[in-house]
Amino acid sequence: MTLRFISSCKLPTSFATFTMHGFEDTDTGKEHVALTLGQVDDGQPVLARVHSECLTGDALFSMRCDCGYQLQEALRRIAEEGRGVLLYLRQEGRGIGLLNKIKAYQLQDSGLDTVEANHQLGFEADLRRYDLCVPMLKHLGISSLRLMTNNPRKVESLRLDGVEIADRVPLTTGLNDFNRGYLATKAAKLGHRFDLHDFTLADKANADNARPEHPQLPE
Ligand SMILES: Nc1nc2c(ncn2[C@@H]2O[C@H](COP(=O)(O)OP(=O)(O)OP(=O)(O)O)[C@@H](O)[C@H]2O)c(=O)[nH]1
Ligand SMILES: [Zn+2]
Repeated sequence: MTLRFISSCKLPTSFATFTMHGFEDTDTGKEHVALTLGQVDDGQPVLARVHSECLTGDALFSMRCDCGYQLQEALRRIAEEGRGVLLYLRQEGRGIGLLNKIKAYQLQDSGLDTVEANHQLGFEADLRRYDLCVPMLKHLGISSLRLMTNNPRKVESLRLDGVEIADRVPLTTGLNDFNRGYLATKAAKLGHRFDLHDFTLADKANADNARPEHPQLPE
């Protein structure tokens, strides 16, 4: 994997005006971005989110998962602290890609859980890798993270890649009627560390409005 820094710009958002840094993985052609806020290269641990692309949750308001809620909450916390980093990695669908994720969702519509659906399609449960964070962080001058995640395997994987994780900060937000089963499967089968009771709820009005259109989704 060879990661090449391309350019930086300002990115005003409703949370804060971040600096966006663009990178290209020259092996795969994938384009990855980092958002930074404040001074992150001072050697002190940086509040961080390593977020894997979820087009449906991050951009299309899907309630099937917690990704969009986590993305917003992470940016909100970074803005509140005035300092932090988001690494946005283009490994959609835990690495199987968007179209395969749609196939996996179809299998989940007919009763399989998120792990079984991946297996049925011939994929492992999680194909993601985090080694590309190393050159991104190095470029940004970040040496240690306070990582917002519920996924201990993400922490271990980054540590094995040589990233210092000073702390793991839970990020339990966005529980709703459509992602309850998915979140339970993540805890049971993918090792995510949380209790559903820890979660803040997604917008209840939206959940109620959306419900009649998707009666088959898990309770
Ligand atoms: N294959 C597959 N991918 C999914 C599904 N639902 C969400 N994803 C992808 O899962 C990735 C997010 O992973 P999660 O397991 O939700 O979270 P995580 O990053 O491991 O852990 P956190 O840091 O706690 O959020 C994104 O790439 C999503 O596109 C699904 O049902 N099937
Ligand atoms: Zn998602």
